Amino acid sequence: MSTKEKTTKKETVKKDTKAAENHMDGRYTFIVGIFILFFAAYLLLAIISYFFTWESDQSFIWQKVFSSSLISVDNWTGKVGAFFSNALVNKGFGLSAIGIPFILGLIGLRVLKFRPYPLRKTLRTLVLGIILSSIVLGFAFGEAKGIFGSGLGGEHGYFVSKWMSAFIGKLGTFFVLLFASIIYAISINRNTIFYINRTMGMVADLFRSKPKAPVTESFDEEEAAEEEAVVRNEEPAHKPEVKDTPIVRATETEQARGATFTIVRDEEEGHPEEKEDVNESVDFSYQSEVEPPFDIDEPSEPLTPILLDDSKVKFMLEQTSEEKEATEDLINSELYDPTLELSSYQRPPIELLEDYKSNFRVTEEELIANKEKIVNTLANYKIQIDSIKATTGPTVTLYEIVPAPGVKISKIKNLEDDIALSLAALGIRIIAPIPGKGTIGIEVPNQKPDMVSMLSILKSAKFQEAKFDLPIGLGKTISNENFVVDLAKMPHLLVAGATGQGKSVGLNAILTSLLYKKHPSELKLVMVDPKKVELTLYSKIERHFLAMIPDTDDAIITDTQKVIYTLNSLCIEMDSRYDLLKKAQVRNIKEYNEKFVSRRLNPNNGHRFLPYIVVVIDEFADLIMTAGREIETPIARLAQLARAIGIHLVIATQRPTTNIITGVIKANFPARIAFRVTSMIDSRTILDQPGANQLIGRGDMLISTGSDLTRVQCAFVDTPEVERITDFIGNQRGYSTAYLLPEYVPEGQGDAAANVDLDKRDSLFDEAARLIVQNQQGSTSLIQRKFSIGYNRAGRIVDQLEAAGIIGPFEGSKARQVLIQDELSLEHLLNDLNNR
Ligand SMILES: Nc1ncnc2c1ncn2[C@@H]1O[C@H](COP(=O)(O)OP(=O)(O)OP(=O)(O)O)[C@@H](O)[C@H]1O
Repeated sequence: MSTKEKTTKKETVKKDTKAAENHMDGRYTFIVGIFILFFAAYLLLAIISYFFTWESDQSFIWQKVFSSSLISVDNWTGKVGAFFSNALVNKGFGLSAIGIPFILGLIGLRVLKFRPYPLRKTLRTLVLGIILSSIVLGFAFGEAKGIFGSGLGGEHGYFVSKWMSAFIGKLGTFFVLLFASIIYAISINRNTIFYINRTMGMVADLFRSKPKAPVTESFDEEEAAEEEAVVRNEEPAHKPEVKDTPIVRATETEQARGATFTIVRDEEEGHPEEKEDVNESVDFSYQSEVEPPFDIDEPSEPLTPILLDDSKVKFMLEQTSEEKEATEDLINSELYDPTLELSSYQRPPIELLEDYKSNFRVTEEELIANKEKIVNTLANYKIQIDSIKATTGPTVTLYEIVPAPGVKISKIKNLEDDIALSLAALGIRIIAPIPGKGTIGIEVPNQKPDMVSMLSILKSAKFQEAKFDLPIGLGKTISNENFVVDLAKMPHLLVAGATGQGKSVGLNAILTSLLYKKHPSELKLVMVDPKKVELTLYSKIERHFLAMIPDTDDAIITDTQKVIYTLNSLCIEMDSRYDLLKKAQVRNIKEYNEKFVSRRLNPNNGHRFLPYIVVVIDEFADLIMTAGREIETPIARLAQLARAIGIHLVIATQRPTTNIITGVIKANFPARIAFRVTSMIDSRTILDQPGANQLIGRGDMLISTGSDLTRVQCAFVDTPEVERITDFIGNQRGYSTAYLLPEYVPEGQGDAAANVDLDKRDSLFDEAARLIVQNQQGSTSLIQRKFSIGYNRAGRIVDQLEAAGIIGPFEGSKARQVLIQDELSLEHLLNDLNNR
């Protein structure tokens, strides 16, 4: 056999042995892991059993137990289990010893390469918990020959608490232990502070003067009076004119006014006499979230017809049920769920928001008057209607008309101006027909609009329980439903409206929703504010939530040139995210992050957790006017492609004209919000239909999501509220810088390496070169991460590496090519450089 063949054979044998060793290594760790897990389970059973059998197993002399087969133990896990549990519970930590098997279990899982929890943090928490709770139990219930042999805290708890009491007295020990317990609880869950504050508040309340007893009696009286009224009204002698009505009720107020309309309960709806009524008169109903002006026995009943005697028009009440509010626990658990990257981060508490309580209510007089006007106007044009139903929203009431058979819809639609004139109100909108319903809608503004507070939206169960990726609470619909949508699904948003109609408040509502729901590690905001005033408040959260391009002073971008750079940088980020998705073989950011979180993607291969990026541009018109295509092109690219990789755009403009909202932009923004605009043409530009010109302003808006058009009253969030939220976030520990987007080098300016002086190399140059060659990856972020240095320094090193011929030139979204293939050649090159 030739020497060459011999060597190859030897190498093959070596390789095989190594492979076998590796294989054995894997088997070995598996066996060890399983053993630890089984032992943990055994120990857990032994300890649990000890809690029940300790008394009978107490009296043994342990040496004899093992040597004599005559002695038997009661513990379910036999002598060994009894021995261990006695050592851990009685001689050790008492009740708290139950934590020890869990520690072992965690270690076992780690050996098996499962990582259900962060090992070090959980171990620290468990060990400290065991020690502390054992002392607390020892202090409270420890006694020699007590339960478990030496009390609930075991010998450890008993003796340590005794020693402490001898040192600082019982009272001192009590306070020290209380203090330690509070610190421990806070370190586990920051909500503890909130609960402590709340408890103290409740205790303080107890000492405050008690409020006057609630006026239940008067309420009862009122109810009794109403009950009486019912009885009275049922007697034909009192109300001969409504004899035909099955059950008639009236509230005190109605009686006082001498109002004659009444409520008929649902059961009576099928009554034959009532059916006759329907034929003769127009059926009218109204839907309200506000307290109804008349008494209703079962508010959950959807429809309660009311008879108006004078006009013989039947009136029905549709009660919209109050939207469910999330329980306090839910709110808090949702709001305070810090993630590991910035584990101390606390989400802003809901209390920072103002509770705008308004007393404006739509009166029934207003509703009936409007109904009369609508019916009369239509009657003037010989349009017969079957019924009208009213639904009161915060600012607008929707009157839904069911036209009589044979009435042309277009006929009603054409009367828009006439109805508006007869109602003497601005902002009337006719929806003919209402999609999905066989009715025609007439939206009439309320005389006194109600304000929708951001607080009411954010604390609603709908928002708190929303499982959306980027939930935004925008306001309330006409039927008082909270309008919460997922920005990630929209996937971009165009906001337009004339000046002063509520755009900035709308943007603040979007941003506030996101800040309330997201952790800084999950969301980054790019803020563009050419007006320089609207978004400045958010600069306080720069190191938590903002993203910017390297070498910028201010994370809120006001300069057009910087906007162009940032948008292009976002395109680079988009391309690199697509590369990462491709490498990870996933289709979108959600799957990618799930895979990354479950540690199935290696950070050394460039993988990283991808936060959502929301780009907010407050005045888009200014940018398009000054930079035109330079702005439009990257925006269109991002809008077309960025959805899957978690970049979403929210663009606002007060000039909704076709030269600003171009066809390209429009085509890529299916979701649009229109606040009030001045002309129908503007409305068509934004929504492709009229309507926005008929809004009443102050947050009244139309939201179009492709096919649907919804009228929503925007939630109001005032500047001081935003300030409180940004202060709250800004005052917490943040990242060292804002999230850095990739560097964008405009064409023709990418020759930074040409100006590099290789005699003034960075002290980390050699190390960085070795890192790049070893990994065969020319990335600035790799250098940044490995050496924990800032982006600027890493960027300078990369320029030097390029000048030295170790890596290739900048190639946009791709990583630079590594020109040196092996470490030996690199060492030669470094030697040459050092000996120059
Ligand atoms: N949702 C709302 N509820 C109640 N009032 C509102 C609402 N939105 C806006 N307003 C009122 O309208 C005023 C103007 O709103 P905002 O500043 O948002 O308008 P804008 O469209 O951003 O104006 P500009 O384009 O000039 O900045 C607010 O100060 C507030 O009084």
